[in-house]
Amino acid sequence: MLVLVINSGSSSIKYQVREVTGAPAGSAADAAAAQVAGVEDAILTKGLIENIGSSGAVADHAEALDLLAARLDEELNGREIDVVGHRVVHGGERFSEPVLIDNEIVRTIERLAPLAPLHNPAAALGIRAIQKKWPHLPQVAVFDTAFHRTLPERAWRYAIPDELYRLRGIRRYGFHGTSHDYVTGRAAEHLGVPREELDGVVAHLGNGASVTAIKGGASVDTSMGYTPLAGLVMGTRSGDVDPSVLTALMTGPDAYDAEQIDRVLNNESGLLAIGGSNDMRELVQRAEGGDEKARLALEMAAYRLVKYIGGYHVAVGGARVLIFTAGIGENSAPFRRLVVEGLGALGVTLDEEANAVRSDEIREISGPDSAITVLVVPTDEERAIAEAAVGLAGDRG
Ligand SMILES: Nc1ncnc2c1ncn2[C@@H]1O[C@H](COP(=O)(O)OP(=O)(O)O)[C@@H](O)[C@H]1O
Ligand SMILES: CC(=O)OP(=O)(O)O
Ligand SMILES: [Mg+2]
Repeated sequence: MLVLVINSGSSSIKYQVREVTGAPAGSAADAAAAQVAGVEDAILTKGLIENIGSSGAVADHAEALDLLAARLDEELNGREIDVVGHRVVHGGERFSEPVLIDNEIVRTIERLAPLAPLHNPAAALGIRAIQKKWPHLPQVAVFDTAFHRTLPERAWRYAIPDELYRLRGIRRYGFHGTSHDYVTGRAAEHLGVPREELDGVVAHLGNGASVTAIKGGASVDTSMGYTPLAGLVMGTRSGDVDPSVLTALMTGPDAYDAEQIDRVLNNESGLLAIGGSNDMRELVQRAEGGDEKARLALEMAAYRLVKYIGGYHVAVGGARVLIFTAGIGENSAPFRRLVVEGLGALGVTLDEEANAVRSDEIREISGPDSAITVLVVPTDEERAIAEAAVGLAGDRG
């Protein structure tokens, strides 16, 4: 089957067309397991459409879809798409599995937009644009939040009045679940242990970054919360701050409004605010050249992550594996070294040579004496989405 995988951002659409043969089951976890069961999956084409929106070169998501259709006509030599799989960031409490999209599902995704203002509206626009253009094509939504539906209540609750949860849905949801799920499956395979017996910690370090505690192969805690702003120091997001900082900003002279606060914390903070760049390569280069701001930004990001890893090590009753993934986790040996150096108290050691190797393969970077195995596992959210889409579209008959 040919699957079009779409990851809609507010001003861009990342896409891939993948050919999936074999019969993966529906969930992303099953998709990871399906690799062992001989599901073939190849990328036929991929690309990016940028500058979508009122001020950009492409007017809106409908026009972006026209552009995409024209490219696919050229790139697929007349072969037709069978199913579309979408990455949807926020699925609220409702979705613990990928779903086949109908009108009611799109409305639910739209209703959740205030909880993921950078992500959900774009996904809904993409889905609607495809419904209009190719009304017969089945579409599947795969949610970033779904994998974290196994969080115990002590982890997903905030210690605030109950009605804020009941009436307004204010709780921890967690994100990047498709990636945390996928690399957990790959790590279990690599280590030769049943997934249900794997306890560990996954650090997904991309533009957005989150860390997840894995117990018995399932998510039991995660650093992002109500929205993808919480937790680690990210490219442009602050991660955890004392909420009183917001009330301080909202009051007194030069008070900020909600939109300004949102912009400061989501777009103008993190590595960018401290180090003057959100590009890990540039920061490392500048820190090595003696730039104090860049050095501090790296130290802060690594320190925050190390504290989470220590906490989650305890939360899972002793992690046997630590997994690095996504843009920074897969590619930045200097940042991984900084993190592992901070984990000395846990008896984690690094194999410097293995850490320096550049590769697209899963690999072990811990020293032979390390108390916890450290792996670099390339993530592939698109693959997990494609296989979930085929699973569901196949079920539909
Ligand atoms: N070769 C590399 N070395 C170090 N960092 C890298 C490298 N390639 C990408 N990155 C970093 O990865 C991050 C982007 O990660 P990615 O997973 O692609 O993010 P997203 O999917 O959220 O856009 C950026 O901070 C970028 O600097
Ligand atoms: C949920 C989230 O933060 O996604 P991204 O890292 O793609 O921004
Ligand atoms: Mg990403």
